[in-house]
Amino acid sequence: MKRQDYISWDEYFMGIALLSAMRSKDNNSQVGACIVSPENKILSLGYNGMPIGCNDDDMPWEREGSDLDTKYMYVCHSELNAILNSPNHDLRGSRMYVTLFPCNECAKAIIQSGIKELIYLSDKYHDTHASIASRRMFNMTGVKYRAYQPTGREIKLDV
Ligand SMILES: Nc1ccn([C@H]2C[C@H](O)[C@@H](COP(=O)(O)O)O2)c(=O)n1
Ligand SMILES: [Zn+2]
Repeated sequence: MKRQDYISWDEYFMGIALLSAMRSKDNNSQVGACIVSPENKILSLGYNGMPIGCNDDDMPWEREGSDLDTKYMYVCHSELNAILNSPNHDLRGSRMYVTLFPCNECAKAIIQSGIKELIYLSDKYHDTHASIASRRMFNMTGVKYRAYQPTGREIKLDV
């Protein structure tokens, strides 16, 4: 008889998104994204970080202050990184696992790249204009979105 307690596709891909998030240097929100084909093959991964060539140690990571001195002007979101990290893949019909619900800018990139389903973990910015605009665009364009249903399973990396 086959093993019964194997992890589901959702656990697998959200787990990989969470692991990707651990690469982030952001001290407040570490976000990871994993794009998957309809055949459950991983097409791309991303996490929030500074653009290639911008030295993490020289960039601001602050949330507040004058615009130019905050991370918001510079950091590339995990969803956009995942999309851009996969220039040779056709993302049409794929789904994205992301550890934080996308902002409006990432929502535009998700829609334009043809991703059809979004599975998210945290929705901590649910009431912000960015999230409201994302939902508005997803609803209009038929991009499905659903919250990840935690299984309570603990997955430990002890290496
Ligand atoms: N869906 C999202 C939303 C945000 N991010 C990034 C951008 C920042 O690095 C961080 C948010 O920082 P906070 O305002 O929570 O201090 O997360 C992303 O990658 N994807
Ligand atoms: Zn974003």
